Amino acid sequence: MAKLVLIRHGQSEWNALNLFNGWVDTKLSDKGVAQAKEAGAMLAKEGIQFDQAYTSVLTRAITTLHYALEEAGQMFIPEDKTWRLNERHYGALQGLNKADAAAKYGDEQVHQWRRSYDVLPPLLTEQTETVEVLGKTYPAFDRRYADVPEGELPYGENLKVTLERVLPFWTSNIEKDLQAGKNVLIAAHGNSLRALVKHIENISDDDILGVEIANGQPLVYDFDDNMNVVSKNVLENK
Ligand SMILES: O=C(O)[C@@H](CO)OP(=O)(O)O
Repeated sequence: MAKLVLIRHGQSEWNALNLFNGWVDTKLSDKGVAQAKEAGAMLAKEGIQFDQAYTSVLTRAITTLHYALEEAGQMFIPEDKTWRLNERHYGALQGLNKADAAAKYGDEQVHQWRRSYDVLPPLLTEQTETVEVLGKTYPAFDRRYADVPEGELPYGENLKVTLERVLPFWTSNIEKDLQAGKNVLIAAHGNSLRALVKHIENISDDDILGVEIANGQPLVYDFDDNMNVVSKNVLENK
């Protein structure tokens, strides 16, 4: 039996500002740091001993992993970072305010962009190394993506495409670790985790619309030796 814990990063600066974040590399807000530490404290209380950690190549997820592991006293475990666990790329919506977008395009359209399985957001026309939003410069397509195969860097993704690029990493690393009886911790993002949860729980394309993952709230799965989920537990701060 092995455990898989999924944590969405704590609140980011752009979550706090209600901006579409996607692959733009933003940091945790002060609240986000507190949420990441709380997540680690909850894991410590559960007494889970991790063997392996995975995260994306985005600062908000990496920082969340580190705060959580520090709080849980397990900073020593191996960790790997992959672009495959990145947030869904929000295309040309990145940096826009979600309420402004709803006022302009309508609530239903924005809901489809945010939560549907297969509706693509408006796509980027070019992939720049940095982006400027509200007078600040943020890293975007920089050298961290140098080893991504030609043609695989997205201009904008729906959940379906996100799942398609998360799955190879699930199969090559996460599933293998769990099958070997290792306890795995993943710190990632709202939509890359929705994609994983859809796969793990076999959720339909329609039902995934209603699935939300809160910042910093650990989801704990127990798997049997045949990789069936035997329990799922959302940890709460009591
Ligand atoms: O902005 C984003 O990248 C994501 C997660 O923060 O937003 P949403 O919840 O709208 O998919």
